[in-house]
Amino acid sequence: MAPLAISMGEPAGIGPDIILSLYEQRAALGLKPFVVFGHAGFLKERARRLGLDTEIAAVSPHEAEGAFGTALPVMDIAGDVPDQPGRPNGGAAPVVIGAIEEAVAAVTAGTCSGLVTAPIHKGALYEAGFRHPGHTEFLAALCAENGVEPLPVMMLAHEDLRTVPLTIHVPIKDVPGLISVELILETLRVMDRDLKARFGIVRPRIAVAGLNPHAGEGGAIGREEIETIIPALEAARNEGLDVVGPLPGDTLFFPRHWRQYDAVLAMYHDQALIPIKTVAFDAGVNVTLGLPIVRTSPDHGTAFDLAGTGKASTSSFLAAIAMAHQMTAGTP
Ligand SMILES: NC(=O)c1ccc[n+]([C@@H]2O[C@H](COP(=O)([O-])OP(=O)(O)OC[C@H]3O[C@@H](n4cnc5c(N)ncnc54)[C@H](O)[C@@H]3O)[C@@H](O)[C@H]2O)c1
Ligand SMILES: N[C@H](C(=O)O)[C@H](O)COP(=O)(O)O
Repeated sequence: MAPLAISMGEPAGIGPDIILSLYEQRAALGLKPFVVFGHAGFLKERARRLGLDTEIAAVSPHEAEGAFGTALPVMDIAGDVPDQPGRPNGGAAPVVIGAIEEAVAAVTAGTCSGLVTAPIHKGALYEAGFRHPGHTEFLAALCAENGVEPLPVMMLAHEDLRTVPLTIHVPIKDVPGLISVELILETLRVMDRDLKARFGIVRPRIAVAGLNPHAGEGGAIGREEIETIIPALEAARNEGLDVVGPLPGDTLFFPRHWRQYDAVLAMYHDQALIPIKTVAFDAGVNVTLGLPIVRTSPDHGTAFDLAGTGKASTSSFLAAIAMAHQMTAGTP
């Protein structure tokens, strides 16, 4: 099977530390070969800072498996990447972005099986002219066919708890205006399709949260439920989807409640991500549904306070690798 591609992420953050640490533990963890898309010289510097004697091999994805036993395979992206933990430098942005682009191209071409992304620092990339809110939307743009982008759907997952934010990296004041019947319906279709195809759930049962307190209390505390969410759910049921809601967001996430569902569609970023990061910050995985490729990521960010110290937990990243393998099982 082709190796997983791992994009290096923000060099000032903990992504490179975790990749190096996992590589050094590859035998104990039983890790299958992967290839890092990033800057080979920088990774050597960071390894040295962490007290690791990691060999780095600049290779193509085809050569990764052969190299993996003795050296960390790196698909080298040319550029200027200083080793400055905790201090992002916009000059590294072309390498950070190029690593993601090249990794997606390798997965699309079949030389890599799937993509695991290390965290990026969105602020540093925006300053360098990056125009996408995050990986999720950038990956959709990279996967466009004939100019048409798929709808990318962010899902955070830990064991049986899976949550999807309908709206993602947008100001909270814009959320009500972005909620539409079409967006809810298309997001539910993507969830239903990928929970079946990528997670083996025969008939996904999806709960949908309301936007307002108490899901609007019959219209007394907001009308988005009545005017938009309920019509979208009716349309989804007419297509045969098993959807329930809108349910009040505050009581949806106690275990006896969410365990009745295979996934929850929430209306905005924090409504979906707080439950996962509260119960499973160390093991949650961010997975993008709706793409023709498999992409997972740890649920945490760049953690500048820990970069270069060797103290970052590797467990969420490891869970992201495991999920990417599960999702790509059976592909050549
Ligand atoms: N997939 C991604 O690219 C991704 C995901 C989330 C956040 N981010 C970005 O990361 C940056 C920082 O975001 P933030 O501060 O909100 O979240 P963060 O996850 O980086 O940090 C939040 C807290 O959790 C701790 N933490 C994070 N990862 C840890 C680990 N592996 N082990 C131990 N402790 C850990 C940090 O030290 C910090 O105290 C932002 O620019 C954000 O956009 C990127
Ligand atoms: N919203 C995600 C989180 O907080 O975990 C994160 O920012 C990642 O987003 P992308 O995968 O789109 O970069």
